[in-house]
Amino acid sequence: MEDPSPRVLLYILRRDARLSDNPIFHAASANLKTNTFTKPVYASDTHIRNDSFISDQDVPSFTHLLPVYIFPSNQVEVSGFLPDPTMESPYPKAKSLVAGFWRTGHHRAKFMAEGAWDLKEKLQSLGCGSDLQIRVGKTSEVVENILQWYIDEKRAGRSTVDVAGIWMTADEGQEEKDDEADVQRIASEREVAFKAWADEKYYIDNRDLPLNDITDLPNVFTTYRKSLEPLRSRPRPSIPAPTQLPPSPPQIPPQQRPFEIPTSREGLIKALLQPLEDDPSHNLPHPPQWPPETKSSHPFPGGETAAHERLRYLISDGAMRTYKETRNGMVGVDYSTKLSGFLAQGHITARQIHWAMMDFEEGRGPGEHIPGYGKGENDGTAGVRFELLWRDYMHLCARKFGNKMFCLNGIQDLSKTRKSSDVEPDSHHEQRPPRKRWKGVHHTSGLGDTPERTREVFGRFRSGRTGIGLIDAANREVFLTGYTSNRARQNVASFLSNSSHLGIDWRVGAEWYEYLLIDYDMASNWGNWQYVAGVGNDPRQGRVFNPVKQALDYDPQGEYIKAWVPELRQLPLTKSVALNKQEIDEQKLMGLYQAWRLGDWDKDRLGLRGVEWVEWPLVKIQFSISRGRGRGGSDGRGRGRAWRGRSRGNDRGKARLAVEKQMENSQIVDGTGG
Ligand SMILES: Cc1cc2nc3c(=O)[nH]c(=O)nc-3n(C[C@H](O)[C@H](O)[C@H](O)COP(=O)(O)OP(=O)(O)OC[C@H]3O[C@@H](n4cnc5c(N)ncnc54)[C@H](O)[C@@H]3O)c2cc1C
Repeated sequence: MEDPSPRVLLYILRRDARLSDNPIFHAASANLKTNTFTKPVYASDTHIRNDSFISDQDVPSFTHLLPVYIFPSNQVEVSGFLPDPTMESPYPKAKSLVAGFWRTGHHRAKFMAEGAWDLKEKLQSLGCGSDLQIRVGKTSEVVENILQWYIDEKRAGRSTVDVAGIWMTADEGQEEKDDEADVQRIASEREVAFKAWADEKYYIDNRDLPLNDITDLPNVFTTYRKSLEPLRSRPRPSIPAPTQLPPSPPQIPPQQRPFEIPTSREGLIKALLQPLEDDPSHNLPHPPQWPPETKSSHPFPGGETAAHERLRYLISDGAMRTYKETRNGMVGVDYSTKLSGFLAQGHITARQIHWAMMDFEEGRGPGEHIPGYGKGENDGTAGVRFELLWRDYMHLCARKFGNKMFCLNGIQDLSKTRKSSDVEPDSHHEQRPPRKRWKGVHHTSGLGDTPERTREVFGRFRSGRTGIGLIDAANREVFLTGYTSNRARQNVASFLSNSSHLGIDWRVGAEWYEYLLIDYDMASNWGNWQYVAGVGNDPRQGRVFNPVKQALDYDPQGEYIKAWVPELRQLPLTKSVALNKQEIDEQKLMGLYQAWRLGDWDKDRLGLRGVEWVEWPLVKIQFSISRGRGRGGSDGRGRGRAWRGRSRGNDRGKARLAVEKQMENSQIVDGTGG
């Protein structure tokens, strides 16, 4: 009997670039094995779920699988894929709406490329003829081109291939949802089956949410969390990686012209980075430079393989167990998991992290030499679960509040109706607090600011030259590595947006982070920026981080600031108080936290006399430590010290940029995620 014509299932990949715990690959593999689909079976004593959980009516009959990973041209600049640099891209530049930054910078572009390539190699290594195709362009156009190419080839008698169906994983972002709707329309016009699968990379599966409707989501995280405790019992089993998949079709449509897809991982990275290299300094007169001997806290390549290596290491080296004590750290690789980038790109799922921790807790797998092995949940693993739920919650908020809250369309909607610097606050609460105003990079906010001056200040902020040590270290670190700790992010976001400090439109900060972060994730980034800027669903509106007090609590030896602000490295922070007895010199420490407080002798010695960020900081925070009043940091590290603080702007000695308010009256707090 003659072989039937090839029937292709097209799988469009976006933020689900992994083979394991991937329902779509799993279903494609199950189809290959049995040609039938079974209802879910959950074995209570195992985390391996061997089911497809879809009904056979959902599954078109197919003989081949064509997985296609797309770099979407609205989010990732794709002009580097043009064969000739003099050619024009048919797409607008992938730049942000408010400040015009590239939307995906080199740190994340590389990480994404590594992730896609890792999956490509994984598929090839199955040895069943499977492979990943990489494409660039507008998602719906890529899909349309593939469908049309098969139709044209068949009409011309060069192929017998039919496309039987299109599957993709749904996403929360408005742009992604628009793409899904477009792909669905294109599929239906050609009578091709379409299915958007639920995204399963979260801690708690959509099907298990304690909500009848997303509008029932509590506006306060703690309320949501309490409704789900104990968190450890919540995740569904993960799905094993398939060992066999249907092969790629005999003919594969090429990348639509004018673009060309490189044939190596290095070529792919080069094409993604090339357009970004036109202006690596971002018009900054003093872009951050890599400090000698400082190492990145996030040295990991992208991809499922690296994600699972990192997870195994965290368990077997004990870092997962000590997470609760170290999570507020800022220096080194292991104070926190560094799994966020992998999670954001779908290289790993939250429930895979949960099950790896569960194995440790129940005495299976790696980590047998680590205290707590086989002894149930510990503070560290509970802490990680807590944070993974924050991530879920940010996504659910994005779903609940949609355009109004996070997405770029939301910004567009808002900017149509009012000035970009004048954003509606707190759309969550029925009783609205007074409108907030921010200094804009294009318009004056009416607070006596000018956009030119705001841009200049924002430039110094981005360069790590504000004069506030913690903020400068964090901004240099994120610029150079694409990563900075949660503690640093909270301080930076508060410093930029809060009227007690720079008071600049928080959205330009969120866009700058979108550009830089390896782990950028729409809901987590925009949600956290809003939260810190006081326009999200934080029940304690108006919290302000005092970056000097925060440095005292979380960088008490100045290790972090010295790592990223090398100009201050030679500042001695200890003094002799008795024979062979040294103690921290608090005056010098204050000079490290704000270099304007250094004495002339130190400034001269460090070569900092006349340096802008030392002599003319953007903000001066009046802050002193006195002993014995017992008002320490939240983790007890500052115990025994009391602080008094007030910050004052210093616009080269003229207009004040910020801070009329006594910092003592502000809430200095831990912020999101704990
Ligand atoms: C202004 C600002 C912007 C941020 N932007 C992003 C972003 O674009 N992408 C992103 O993943 N996180 C973002 N975060 C949250 C948090 O800072 C990072 O998730 C965390 O620093 C990543 O490092 P880690 O993986 O070592 O985290 P860990 O401390 O090890 O936490 C484990 C995981 O929990 C999740 N998580 C932890 N804290 C949060 C949080 N506050 N919100 C949401 N998820 C959390 C992450 O997935 C993380 O990988 C932002 C926070 C702030 C204050």
